[in-house]
Amino acid sequence: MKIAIGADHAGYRLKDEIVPMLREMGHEIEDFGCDCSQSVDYPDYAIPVCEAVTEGRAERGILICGTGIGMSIAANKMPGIRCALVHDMFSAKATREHNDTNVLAMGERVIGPGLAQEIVRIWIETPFSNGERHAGRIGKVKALEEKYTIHP
Ligand SMILES: O=C(CO)[C@H](O)[C@H](O)[C@H](O)COP(=O)(O)O
Repeated sequence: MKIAIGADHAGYRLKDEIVPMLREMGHEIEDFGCDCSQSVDYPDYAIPVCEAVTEGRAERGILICGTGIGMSIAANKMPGIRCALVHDMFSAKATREHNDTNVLAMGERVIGPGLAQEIVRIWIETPFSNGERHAGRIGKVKALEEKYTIHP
């Protein structure tokens, strides 16, 4: 699977734990940075990762900041993105099965690398359940997005 990943200064250490694991799993990773503790702004990293997903250059995106909150807010502003902020394994599975999320957000200041790696593994490997009720609800979210998107 092609996966785009990005982090701010509060998330790059966790990103650097996740990228090798994903490569070992056989995934193709595009790493959009950042790569050091110099202060940066999370939207600047959420945008290229989400564009890679919406433009079809990546199937999934992973975003990490201090809490995961800023990244998830920014990602969910982008049409076509369904981003889940996840810090537990149950939600990692449920959000793939029920929400068909295409972007995962996590907070390096919230969880450790062991749990984060398990969350990523589950989130990557769990398919959408394709149930009629879930598809209908996602359809309503898409309609909402369409209604409030300004087309130039
Ligand atoms: O957006 C966030 C908070 O919801 C992210 O966790 C950022 O990484 C965080 O705000 C960065 O904080 P800092 O004090 O600038 O390091």
